[in-house]
Amino acid sequence: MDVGRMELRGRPVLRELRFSVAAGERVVLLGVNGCGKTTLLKLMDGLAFPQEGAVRWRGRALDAPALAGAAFRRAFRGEVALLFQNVDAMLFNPSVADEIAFGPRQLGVAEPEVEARVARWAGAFELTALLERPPFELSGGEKKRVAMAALMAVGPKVLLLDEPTAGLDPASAGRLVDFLAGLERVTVVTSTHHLTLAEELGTRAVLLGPDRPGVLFDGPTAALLGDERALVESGLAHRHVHAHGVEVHAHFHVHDTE
Ligand SMILES: Nc1ncnc2c1ncn2[C@@H]1O[C@H](COP(=O)(O)OP(=O)(O)OP(=O)(O)O)[C@@H](O)[C@H]1O
Repeated sequence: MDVGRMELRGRPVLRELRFSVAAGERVVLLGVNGCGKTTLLKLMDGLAFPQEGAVRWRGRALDAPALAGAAFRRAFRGEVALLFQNVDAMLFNPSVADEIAFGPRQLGVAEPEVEARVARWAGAFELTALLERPPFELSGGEKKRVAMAALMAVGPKVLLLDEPTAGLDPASAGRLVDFLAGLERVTVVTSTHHLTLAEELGTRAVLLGPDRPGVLFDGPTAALLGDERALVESGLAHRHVHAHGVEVHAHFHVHDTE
């Protein structure tokens, strides 16, 4: 993507942002609240478009005219799936089973195969006992698992995950991280502001700054975690200064709370 300028309601959100993701990469997208992670994932999912610049998918412009074409839209939506930060925005079917079946049905998958996918992904995300329940009455963590199962049922090659572990208990977050780590031949771009999960979520880290344009860091996640300057500049870590009597010392501190 090559985004010169992205505004929402006249407010600049992203500027001078250039990077690309290769097939099979695991990228963790990091930055403080409001730095533009969600907006970036929406750009990559063709749900928003920059005022200046372009987003490309397989070398083709991902813009409104391209997505208006049925063949392109079908190919793109069949390959690229976005997990919304607020999963309530994704769940609208009367039952969990219908929710998981929705994507494959939209893509014209035959009914016996739809049913097989529902069973497979309900099993993978421990939803089998919940298949007849309406999604809106589930817990936050259960809803997130339903949304993940619904995405996986489409058989995406690219997963865009917006804070997938937010609101999950530690065991559920761990199971999701393990699930993602076990996926083969899937490109995964995951946003988080949890540095403790960054290395598990992506071997490559892309760090957005709080208000300066461009990418503050793009490289191996392990290298970012050792780059105190970039972490402090991004706002994901800061220096505490303490006075103990006459002695003053500063130490590096990573923010990692929900
Ligand atoms: N629909 C909108 N209209 C106007 N401004 C918006 C809109 N959506 C987002 N913004 C603004 O764009 C900026 C980036 O928002 P975005 O949701 O992409 O950040 P984020 O990095 O995902 O934050 P968080 O970690 O809090 O989820 C914020 O300042 C936000 O207020």
